[in-house]
Amino acid sequence: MTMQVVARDTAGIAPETAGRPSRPAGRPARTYLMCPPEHFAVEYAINAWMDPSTPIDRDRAMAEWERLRATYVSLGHTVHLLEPVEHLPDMVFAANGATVVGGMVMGARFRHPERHGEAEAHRRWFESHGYPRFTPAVHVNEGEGDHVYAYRAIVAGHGFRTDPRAHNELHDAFGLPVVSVALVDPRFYHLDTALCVIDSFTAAYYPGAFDEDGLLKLKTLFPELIEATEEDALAFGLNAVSDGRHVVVPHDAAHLRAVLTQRDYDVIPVEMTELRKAGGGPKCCTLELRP
Ligand SMILES: CN(C)C(=N)NCCC[C@H](N)C(=O)O
Repeated sequence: MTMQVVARDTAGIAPETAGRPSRPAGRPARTYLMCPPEHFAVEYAINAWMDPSTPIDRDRAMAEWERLRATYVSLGHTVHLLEPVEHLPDMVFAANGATVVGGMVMGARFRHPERHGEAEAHRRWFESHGYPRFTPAVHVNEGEGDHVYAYRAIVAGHGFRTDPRAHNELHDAFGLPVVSVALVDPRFYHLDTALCVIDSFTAAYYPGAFDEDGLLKLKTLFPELIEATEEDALAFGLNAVSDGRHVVVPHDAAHLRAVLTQRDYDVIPVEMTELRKAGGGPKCCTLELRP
């Protein structure tokens, strides 16, 4: 079988800056899928943040998650809920369960056995909610954890979780250019801990998470790149959620919040103290269902 050649560089998707408005047109109303942290726990360690001996406060996790959900609703977004499954303590990180673009879904396949069951729960949800175009994954991919939608393309991370061979599947599923970038720092094991698309020509990123090749690709793809500090990145500041106008950002990412505010975005700080103990932030809890 011939391997499909995927757009692994940014040729042909260079930024279109000529004649752009001062702020790209917003597409504020979004639809998200979230899963309440009913069974949330840190029972195993599959990333550098997790330590099963650290106590977690599940009530606080639920309250923080609920505030995040209510924030989206107050901004006019729609939030659908995925039923949590017992013994899947990381299921609250709904963004890892699929990738959805143009009403089409690419399923996830998790690297670690502890999370394998989540892929099937997501598949069932899409099957029963009117998404007939579902592509099951062949190689490991952890959904939007490693697939960052960037309007003209999808930036796809590899190095810790997603198998780079899955990037071909991603291209086949959506017909969009896929820009592969390697992640090099285990603290930022998913792409959405190190790169956040703010609007159609702006992204924020933490340079230390990427190799030279990846940095070059990001600089080519985004007309405006905001550099986050290591402190921002460690506070999961890049695990933010933007609708192009409002940006929901972890409170502790003070520098990033200030830069975004200066650039006139409506910055909404959120606390995610408990979910951070499992290595997650607001974006991880939020799977975008792009129509
Ligand atoms: C922003 N991040 C990292 C995510 N997209 N997902 C969080 C997954 C956390 C889970 N304990 C794990 O290690 O898989």
